[in-house]
Amino acid sequence: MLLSRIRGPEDLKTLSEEELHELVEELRSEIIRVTAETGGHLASSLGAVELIVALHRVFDSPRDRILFDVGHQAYAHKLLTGRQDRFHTLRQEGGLSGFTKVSESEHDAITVGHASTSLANALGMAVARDLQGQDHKIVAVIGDGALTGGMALAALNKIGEMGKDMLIVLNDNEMSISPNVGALAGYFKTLQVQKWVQDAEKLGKGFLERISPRLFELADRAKEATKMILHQENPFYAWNLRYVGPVDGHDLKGLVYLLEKLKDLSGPTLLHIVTKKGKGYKVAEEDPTHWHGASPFNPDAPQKKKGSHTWSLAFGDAVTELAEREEKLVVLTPAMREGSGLVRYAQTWPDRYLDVGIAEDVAVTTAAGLALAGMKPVVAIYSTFLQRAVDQVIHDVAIEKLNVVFAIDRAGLVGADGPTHHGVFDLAFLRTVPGMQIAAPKDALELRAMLAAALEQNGPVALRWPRGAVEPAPEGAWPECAWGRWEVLKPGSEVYLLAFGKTLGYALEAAAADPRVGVVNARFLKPLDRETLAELAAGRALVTVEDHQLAGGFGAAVLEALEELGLRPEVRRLGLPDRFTDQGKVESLHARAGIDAAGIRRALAELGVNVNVSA
Ligand SMILES: CC(=O)c1sc(CCOP(=O)(O)OP(=O)(O)O)c(C)[n+]1Cc1cnc(C)nc1N
Ligand SMILES: [Mg+2]
Repeated sequence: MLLSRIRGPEDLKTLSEEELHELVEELRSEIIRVTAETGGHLASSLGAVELIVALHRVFDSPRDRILFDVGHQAYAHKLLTGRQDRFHTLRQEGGLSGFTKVSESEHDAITVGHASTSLANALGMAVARDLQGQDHKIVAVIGDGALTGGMALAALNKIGEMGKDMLIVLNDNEMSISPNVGALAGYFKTLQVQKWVQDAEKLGKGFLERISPRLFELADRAKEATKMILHQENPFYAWNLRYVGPVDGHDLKGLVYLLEKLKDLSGPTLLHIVTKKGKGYKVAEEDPTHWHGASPFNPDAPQKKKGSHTWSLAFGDAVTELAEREEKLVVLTPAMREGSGLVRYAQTWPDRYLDVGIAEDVAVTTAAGLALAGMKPVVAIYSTFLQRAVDQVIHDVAIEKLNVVFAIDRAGLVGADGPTHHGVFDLAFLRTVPGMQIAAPKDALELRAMLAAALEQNGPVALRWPRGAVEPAPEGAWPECAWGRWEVLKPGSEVYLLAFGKTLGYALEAAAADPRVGVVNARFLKPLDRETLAELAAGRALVTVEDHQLAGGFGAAVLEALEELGLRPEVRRLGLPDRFTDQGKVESLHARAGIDAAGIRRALAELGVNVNVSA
């Protein structure tokens, strides 16, 4: 195996062209083999193999810095930079991250998972390089989806103005997770039409190159000038970038040739490559959306597994039905149609569905605009990605008390995607916002009740639910919701477990049938049900349980309310400690954090209540 001889990028420099092609095939096989076991971002990584081989052939990582936006397409990069022997631990607890991570390798220039950060990072590194009188190269690889993020476009604007030496590789596969959206995506397609121009150019280049490099240089400049005229509308020129492309992102020889030519040019250059997401694996090429984030599969007979019913689908079913009777309802997503369970809704109500691209800030403020104009917007968004739009929630929605509903998915620990994707900060930043109401349904039925009621509230509402399976609610079921009220599921004589969201299951399991331990579905964090809290606190201890950072979370809200009520029961707060939680199986991460049934029983024991497990 040629790949086993590659201990680092320097080993690529001596390979023949034929060996490089052989290496590409071996990398693809290894990515498929391991992702079949661990799951992961298969299609994206398959599409970037030739690019990554060419980059490590031409540039000198780690001296030269190669940044990968999102970092989910970088499996070949990991395999070429000394991590083959650990690659099988991808996304496992204690294993390699599914994204690039600075602490994992000197070859990983940035720690990522959220999109659109590579260009600003590259700008910072270029400014630092020049201030320190260094001369290494900086390359940022960004996908067409990530380029729909405002951060990326704003960084391009500054990069163009400063004119720093760097190479930006736009990996254009016309896909985000679902097909990419936006005017730029449409424009890129027109650029690709001029394939014949590319082929003619290639012929011309080869001819001139052989006659005189100087002549080639002059011709290249002349061509650039011509393109400036022909492509006046090319936004990259407006951003003062040298634009090269679009070229075939799977033509390894062409990529190496081009990168050699571009690496020493001064100023910022954008190389636009066109790739096939899922390249080299038929099922992934045919359905890159499904194979974007693949669950473990049989590599010899890859099947699209019918997944269990999830919270995302429960929300999708509910909002699709609700739109029938709520004509003003509009659902927005920042590029997460499948992840947020919106495929059925998008197909049923296309005129009241907006995928704004990877632009959470735009999603929230567009929702504000919709609300100001009399519509009922629902922003379907992962907890972790809502972090991108905190100011928009405050400034554009909450100050005017707009009734925008935030349907927050992936709330809590999410598992293999790790710290960049855990949704464990939203309660802390949402509950400080005046007028924001926050609730967590215990099941799909309660989700429906809360969703319908949320659209009738005066002001913004955040509903949050975890990643994972949930029993479906019957079609057409729209139960009432006792808005703002907790639900005592089991009385207790000595202590009450106040569980918020996902942890309710653990609380019921921990309490078992022990009459001393009560269980409350504390489904509303804001407004907190102070009346019920005061009743429960009388003469009993309290244990709060949440799948969120302890700092600023549900338990903190309960402590604050007790203080304001002048009550001082004994309280234990269970939640995530003040550190980032690594990747791993969610159940295992919950156990490590002590928010599972065993952890709750340990807290009860500290309070002198040793639950009889057989009870
Ligand atoms: C991994 C993850 O969470 C991905 S990968 C991805 C598509 C990226 O498309 P791009 O064209 O940049 O790359 P491609 O897959 O090679 O086509 C999205 C939307 N997400 C979710 C997402 C949403 N929002 C933000 C801010 N960051 C991320 N990572
Ligand atoms: Mg893409």
